[in-house]
Amino acid sequence: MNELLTSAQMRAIEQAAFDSGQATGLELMERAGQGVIEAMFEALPDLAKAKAKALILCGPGNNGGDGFVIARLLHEMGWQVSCFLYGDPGRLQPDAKANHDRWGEIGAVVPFADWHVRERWGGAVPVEQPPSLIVDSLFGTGLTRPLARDLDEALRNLASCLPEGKAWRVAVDAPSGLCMDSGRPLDPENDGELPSRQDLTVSFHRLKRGHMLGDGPEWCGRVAVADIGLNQPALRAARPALREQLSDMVQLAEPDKRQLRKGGEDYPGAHKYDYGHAVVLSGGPGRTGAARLAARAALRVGAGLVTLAAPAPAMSECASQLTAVMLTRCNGAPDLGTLLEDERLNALCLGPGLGVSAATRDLVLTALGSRRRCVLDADALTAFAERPQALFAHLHSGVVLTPHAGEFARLFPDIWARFIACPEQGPAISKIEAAQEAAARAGCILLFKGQDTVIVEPGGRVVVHAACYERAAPWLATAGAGDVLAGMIAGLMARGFWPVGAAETAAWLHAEAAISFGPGLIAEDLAEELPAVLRASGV
Ligand SMILES: NC(=O)C1=CN([C@@H]2O[C@H](COP(=O)(O)OP(=O)(O)OC[C@H]3O[C@@H](n4cnc5c(N)ncnc54)[C@H](OP(=O)(O)O)[C@@H]3O)[C@@H](O)[C@H]2O)[C@@H](O)CC1
Ligand SMILES: [K+]
Repeated sequence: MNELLTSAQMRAIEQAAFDSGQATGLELMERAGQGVIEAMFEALPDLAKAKAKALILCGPGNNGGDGFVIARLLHEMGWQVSCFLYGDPGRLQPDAKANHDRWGEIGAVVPFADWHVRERWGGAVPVEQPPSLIVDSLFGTGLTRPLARDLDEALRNLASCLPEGKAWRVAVDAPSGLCMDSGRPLDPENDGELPSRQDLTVSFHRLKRGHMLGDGPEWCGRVAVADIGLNQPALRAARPALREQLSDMVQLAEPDKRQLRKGGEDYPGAHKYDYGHAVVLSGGPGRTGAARLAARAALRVGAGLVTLAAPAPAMSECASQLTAVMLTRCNGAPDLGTLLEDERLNALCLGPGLGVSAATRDLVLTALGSRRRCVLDADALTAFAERPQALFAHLHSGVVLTPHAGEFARLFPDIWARFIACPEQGPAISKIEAAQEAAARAGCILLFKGQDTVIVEPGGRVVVHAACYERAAPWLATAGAGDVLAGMIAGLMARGFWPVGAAETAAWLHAEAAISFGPGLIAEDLAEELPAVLRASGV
């Protein structure tokens, strides 16, 4: 259940279910409607107390069909229900049409031309009793373009007549206007500001990428997944074509708890060198803090030994602040080369506080030449902004780049420009495609940071760590948090994690530490919170 689907993958699964006789469209639509009802009363318990009037906004596709099912089921529960249709009832697909007609036996369907939103709910004394629930079943996975101007205007009018807090808002599969593959609003006219935020969005079968990426979480409010009875493993096993379509399935990040453990069957009687020796390169005097944060995190995450390699003028500053982390002198690339003659030094971290300079470039190229597993972060990336190709030519599969948005833009300006251009049609390019293209160009693992962190192995695994919903970690937006993440990745690689696994586990632990610590968090706290997080995770 940790998968994030594209709209096309969801359609392929549904089609396979129809073709194999696992379910009919009508059955799925009924379960979808039922699933929304169950999910919303569970997630929004106050809704049951507000039992009164619901407004169901139905669209021209099957998302609208789900809306008609929800209308009927709410009516059966005693709700007063109004159904509005954006679209021509004569052009509805058979399943949506069947549910439209079933609802028609119960109540009216108000066509879009007769919505007159302001007249109904906007006056000082509304003509109609305002609803306590608004269900958005206009568009779901079939959205391909921005909402038409007249519909967009009607929805904005509705949002101003019934602002947040006046009525519960529940979206079926997606807030209409949001691209489900990217989490980006298809809304160039309004700079990506959709007409309204939802209190809850109910997805079917699995989450879609757009629920977790980009602005998706902001517009979805909360998410729930309704089981509509699709047996994906059985469908996948029986249908090679589906297997092919699902082969690039994106997963939500999970920590590798087995490998995080020390001792036990996997490492009986282990020595500290069995857990590797990470080296973190430090900047000069007054600029050592970032590297010290990274080094401490590498040690806390379980590297057997961690050495901070600092230039001579910064040695006393570092020595006065380090205990378990060791210290060695490194005045530049030749010193690093000498240091790396010791084969036991098996993972490196370069970038935090290193400075944007030719000396940094030389250190990076020496590190890459040693073929050690290596994290390149911050200044180690920015130092190559003028000539990214000079970096890419030396990268290898043991390297993890950890750019934030600004660093990504400097290294991959063309990909960045395409990524941020306001999308006018769907599916819009997502952070996943942007990261995949960048990783393929760079030839190494890329961890593209953000609230929606995307980790990509060229031609391989794609993992998303989304710090949203119940895993929101707003206190992670603090100076030095990125340095800690880089150190954690280096520490895990020293322990023997594959680079992509190290990035995935570190991204999860990093957010978990922030969630566990809570308000007031600063970067120093992250490493100190790791023992509690590891213990709570059963490590
Ligand atoms: N398949 C199943 O069995 C199940 C599906 N389920 C449900 O179905 C949903 C997917 O249904 P869907 O494929 O019909 O797409 P949907 O999102 O309703 O809308 C597409 C329609 O809108 C149109 N259109 C697109 N953009 C537009 C715009 N901006 N402005 C105006 N029109 C626009 C587009 O037609 P077009 O004009 O592009 O030809 C098309 O007619 C899914 O999210 C889930 O809720 C569940 O019941 C489980 C079982
Ligand atoms: K919707």
